[in-house]
Amino acid sequence: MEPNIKNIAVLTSGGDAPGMNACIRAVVRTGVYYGKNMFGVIQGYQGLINNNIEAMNARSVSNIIHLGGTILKTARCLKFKEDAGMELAYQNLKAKGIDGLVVIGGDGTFTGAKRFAEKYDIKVIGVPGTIDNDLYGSDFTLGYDTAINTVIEAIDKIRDTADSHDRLFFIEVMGRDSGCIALRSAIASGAEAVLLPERETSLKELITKLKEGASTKKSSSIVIVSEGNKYGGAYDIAHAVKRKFKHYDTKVTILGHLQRGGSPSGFDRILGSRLGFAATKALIKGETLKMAGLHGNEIKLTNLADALNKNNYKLEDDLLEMTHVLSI
Ligand SMILES: Nc1ncnc2c1ncn2[C@@H]1O[C@H](COP(=O)(O)OP(=O)(O)O)[C@@H](O)[C@H]1O
Ligand SMILES: O=P(O)(O)OC[C@H]1O[C@](O)(COP(=O)(O)O)[C@@H](O)[C@@H]1O
Ligand SMILES: [Mg+2]
Repeated sequence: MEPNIKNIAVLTSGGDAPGMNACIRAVVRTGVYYGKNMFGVIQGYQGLINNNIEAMNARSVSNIIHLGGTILKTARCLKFKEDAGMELAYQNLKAKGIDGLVVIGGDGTFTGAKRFAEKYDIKVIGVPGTIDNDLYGSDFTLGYDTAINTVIEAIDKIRDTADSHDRLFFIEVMGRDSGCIALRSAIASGAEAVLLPERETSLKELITKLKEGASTKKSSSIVIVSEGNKYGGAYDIAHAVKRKFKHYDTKVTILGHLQRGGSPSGFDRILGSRLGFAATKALIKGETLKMAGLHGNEIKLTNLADALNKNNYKLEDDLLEMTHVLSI
């Protein structure tokens, strides 16, 4: 290991995601193991600007691997988008001699990290932590697996009541511009249809699908609506369908922020630990402007620029086809 990086800070930014704590623990302990001074930034980029930066040691991260949320807190910080905010953040890091930063967050966090590391003499490595799974360079982002499991558990419960009453449910799930949670939870919960931001499914198509279901004696139906789809939220879709089919007993559930909470799955605890370990080792080696991600069962580095390129990322073709085939 090269001795050039001495002081490393870690922060969580954007929407919290289950597994962030496992990752913070891995970053801090890996840094300590290799003789580095470790710091935690409270409230993401806001904490950099406010100089809310605390020294951490191996005991600072005891008993957190199983906890959802983030012990470092997180924030959506508009000031960091401005040059003056970034400058303040840099001055605060410089004053503490911090020369390496691990940022755990999503696409917005990495957009900021890329600008920051290109402008200032700070090495930055990203860890993909977002339930949205909207980054290229990691098959799974941290928190995505737990969120899918949370959504599936909720939909299973709704299916019990939907079936008992012969009702049509529209269930809205998260994903700012990404249909990842919607697609996987649709497959795993046996939903009749799914509306995704990445794919044009016209309302006409949806109605035809529901009609077909009714004609083959489906008594209840579940439609998953990804929040970013172009026809609007679950209430809008339910309203449009109801206008065509007055006899349908339609109900709407917005799952909302419960999708972001909860104890991380085993998968996310292991992923968080692996990514935090790899990101810190990469930083110590002198890497910068990269993201640690999961490729198959290996952890690899991807340039932040590539991770952020939406054209690189795509939903799995077999899952998309299965939404039609397995829901007949
Ligand atoms: N263009 C940008 N320049 C600088 N910082 C940015 C930029 N875009 C986002 N950020 C920072 O990253 C934070 C997190 O981004 P956000 O999109 O809210 O969440 P996520 O990282 O989970 O996608 C923002 O609150 C802001 O501080
Ligand atoms: O919690 P907020 O600020 O209302 O944001 C909601 C958004 O955050 C998410 O839960 C997670 O997105 P990020 O990880 O990009 O922050 C999105 O699915 C959702 O659109
Ligand atoms: Mg995001």
